[in-house]
Amino acid sequence: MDTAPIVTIRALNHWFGDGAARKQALFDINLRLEPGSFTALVGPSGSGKTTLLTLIGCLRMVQDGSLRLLGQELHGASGAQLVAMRRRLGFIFQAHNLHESLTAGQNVMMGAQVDGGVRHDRATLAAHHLLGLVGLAGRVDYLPANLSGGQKQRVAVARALVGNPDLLLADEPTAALDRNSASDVVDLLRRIGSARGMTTLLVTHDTRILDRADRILTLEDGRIVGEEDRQGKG
Ligand SMILES: Nc1ncnc2c1ncn2[C@@H]1O[C@H](COP(=O)(O)OP(=O)(O)OP(=O)(O)O)[C@@H](O)[C@H]1O
Repeated sequence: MDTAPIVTIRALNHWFGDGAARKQALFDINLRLEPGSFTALVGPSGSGKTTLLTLIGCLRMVQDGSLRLLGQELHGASGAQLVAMRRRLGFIFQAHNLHESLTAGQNVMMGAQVDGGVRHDRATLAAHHLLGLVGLAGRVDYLPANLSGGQKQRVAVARALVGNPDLLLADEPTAALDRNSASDVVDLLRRIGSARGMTTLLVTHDTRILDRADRILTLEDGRIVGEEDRQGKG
């Protein structure tokens, strides 16, 4: 098994705005994510969590410092290279972002096709398999409007995982869920993630996720101010 870090960040800084409005959002971030690890990123509102997640997710250009993702340096990477790298990642956001006019199965297939460019029949099989894993085998043909909040978020989990990502990035994936649905989603992420050797980085305030994380990183005012290794405690 390849044991090279999935993400290695050195002396990363990031700014928003220009001229007098220019404001630094991240300061001297240094970080490694090892293969298969499950890391939670916490911190107050405005501390830079989403900025860091979107830089790692190739959704922003790296301005200063080094960010190596899956062996490739993102500082100086072209737009096309960032798009190619994004195909190797899975994303889950607080709002599930499902297409309302597509069924659960079709929504998950979007993940397979967009992320892997796989053939239609294989994408269908993969979508059905994933929906089974998240406990929605009987809901493949349902539209999102006919699913509960927890079920919709489980469809979003299936969609993020169907492309077999090397790295899963999630921004408050359980924030909109009730207690039971949130626990289900966390269990799923841990179980499927560890079965596949996937690396996971989540922004969260949810103690149910923090209890299960291998590692908790705390950001404050754009700096990493805390790092708790919880391996073996979860
Ligand atoms: N597109 C943007 N333009 C200008 N400033 C931004 C932009 N995005 C974020 N910022 C600023 O960068 C800082 C970090 O924001 P970020 O969204 O990363 O924080 P966060 O920790 O994710 O917050 P929250 O928990 O509220 O989502 C904040 O001061 C924010 O105002």
